[in-house]
Amino acid sequence: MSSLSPEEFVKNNAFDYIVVGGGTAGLVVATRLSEDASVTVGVIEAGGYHPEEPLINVPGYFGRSLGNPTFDWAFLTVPQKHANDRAIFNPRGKLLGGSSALNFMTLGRASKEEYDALESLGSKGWNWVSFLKYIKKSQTLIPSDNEFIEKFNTKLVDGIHGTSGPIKKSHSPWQGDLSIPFFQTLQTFGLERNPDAATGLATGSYTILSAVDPDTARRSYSASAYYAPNASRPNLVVLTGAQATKIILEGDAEPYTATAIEFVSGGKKYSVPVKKEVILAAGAFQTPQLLELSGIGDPSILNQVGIPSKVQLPGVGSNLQDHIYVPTVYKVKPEVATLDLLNEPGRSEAEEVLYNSQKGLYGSTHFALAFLPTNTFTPPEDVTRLKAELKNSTGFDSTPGLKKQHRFLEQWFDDKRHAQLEVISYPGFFPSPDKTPEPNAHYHMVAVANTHPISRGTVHIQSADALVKPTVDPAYLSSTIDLDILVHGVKFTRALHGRSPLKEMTVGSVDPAWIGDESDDVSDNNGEKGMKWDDDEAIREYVRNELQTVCHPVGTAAMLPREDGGVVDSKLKVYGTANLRVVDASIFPLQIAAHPQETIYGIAEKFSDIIKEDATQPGNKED
Ligand SMILES: Cc1cc2nc3c(=O)[nH]c(=O)nc-3n(C[C@H](O)[C@H](O)[C@H](O)COP(=O)(O)OP(=O)(O)OC[C@H]3O[C@@H](n4cnc5c(N)ncnc54)[C@H](O)[C@@H]3O)c2cc1C
Repeated sequence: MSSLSPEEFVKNNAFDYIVVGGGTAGLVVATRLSEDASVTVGVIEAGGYHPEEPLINVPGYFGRSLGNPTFDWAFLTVPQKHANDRAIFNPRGKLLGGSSALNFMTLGRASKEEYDALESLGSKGWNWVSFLKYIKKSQTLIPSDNEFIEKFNTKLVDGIHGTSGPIKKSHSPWQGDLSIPFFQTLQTFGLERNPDAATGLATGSYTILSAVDPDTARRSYSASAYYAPNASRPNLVVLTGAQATKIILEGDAEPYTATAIEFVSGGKKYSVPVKKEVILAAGAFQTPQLLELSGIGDPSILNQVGIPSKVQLPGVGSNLQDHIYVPTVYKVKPEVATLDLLNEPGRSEAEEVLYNSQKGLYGSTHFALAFLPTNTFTPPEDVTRLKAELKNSTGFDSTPGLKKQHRFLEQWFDDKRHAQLEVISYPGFFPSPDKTPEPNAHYHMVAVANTHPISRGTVHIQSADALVKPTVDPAYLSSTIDLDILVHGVKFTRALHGRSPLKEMTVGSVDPAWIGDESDDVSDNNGEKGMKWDDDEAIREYVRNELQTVCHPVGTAAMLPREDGGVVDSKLKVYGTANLRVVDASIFPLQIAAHPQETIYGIAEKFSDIIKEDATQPGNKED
């Protein structure tokens, strides 16, 4: 059965498991648990189900659903003190599939050491080897043909990609003219090509793999890959358009038992009982919100809105880490093939037709990526200065867990195996509400993003009313180290366009509009209004004014020992409860230098096995 009315959902007797949030991780777990026909699984999802929606399915339409209330929660942060008080837009998927339906489809892995760090931080069994096993389980690689592999130097390593999992993984067939010169120019800065960044060494430049099924040229995501093929299972029951408001916890002391979920649908309140476990998968903003609404969190936060505290866990909603990017734009010669081609009369319509036979620009996502260690984009004296600042940075001594994270951040900061900057090459004028491309001009948008943010923020309830969004304060740039890394990144984009072969394709800089000295090869502003390449304060201001989120929030219900500020243990069970677990981006204690969805699929697959195994333990058998 696919979807049904709330009345039918609650009449279903009690489910064995209820998953709150049918998003990226939630649907993996619901699908895996319902493989056992003897257990019943209910899913409560606030958004709708849109299996045939082109805005979701067509890879080349990525970004078009953002801000649309049918698909997007559209969070806004509180004004960011260190970003000139700007409130930053933070999209989050509000539909079956969650953010995997809205995202830009990049699949990627972090370095081996970043996964092993989880085990060192206290979570036994969470390491590179287990991630490799479970990420593989989640995906099927559809290899490119030899011509593509040779042209883009992208021969993948056998044995490390999945061959029979639900999510389809492929290279985008259309790459434009900029990606190879981008890679070649990066090599002049000492950054090598990494033909396969999934081996545990994730630095270098590479042609991305996307969550796209090349046979259908459609997005492959949790709703299409996990749920849809199994939607007819009678023991998997999904309720859409229903927002969970509270988990009912019974007992007088820890461990409390989750016995039911309250939710709202169509303006009416409902309650549905659960027999075995409640699994929270509402994402990095709303999982902590639901925990707090249910009496789990920092008592001082709960008291402010009159919620009685049950389990004291100050880590709930803290430790928020996000990747941020700063866009830069360069004009390139009009003969360079970029997505600006779509502005030509009739081209977009022609591409729509091509797409119907799974071809052309709309069947592709369009990024080439590079992950840079500090030595490739920061002068040595600044690496030393920033590392010293990192050593003395405050806030990391506030909990033992943060102290332990700090050790890794320090260790990785000047390690050539670890990236501190991501450089994203987008062939074209990246859509933006307040900027317009010149007619017939072609562009190269290069975004620079930090990979290991030092800033830590929070997400907390501001009301006992579950329908009021939580307050999101990522405290972007509260660490000046994050700011300085991005300043070096912005400068790096200028240097990049001043070296061959990109130099020969570049006409000039647009954003920022550089003015420079006689060695400035990329300025088209000769002495006019613009930014001097060595005016660090002006570049800092540019970063504060332009930064956006890469949409990768993690860490707000961290898997760490309780005494270290953790919220869940290594079986993802919420401390102080008997049967409440969390599986989503919020459990990741330390941000990874990668786009997270591949890792989140791995977490959800591993967690499904943990739950299945726990269910076979004596005392947990079927009643
Ligand atoms: C615009 C955008 C672009 C991105 N690009 C990439 C990319 O290219 N590559 C990459 O790896 N990652 C990308 N990401 C990040 C990645 O998609 C997310 O990190 C990941 O999908 C999060 O998965 P999750 O399971 O934690 O949460 P989600 O997938 O967001 O799932 C949470 C679900 O819970 C539901 N929910 C929330 N509250 C409630 C409630 N109270 N009751 C019922 N349901 C509720 C939501 O509606 C949602 O369906 C991007 C994200 C965005 C938003």
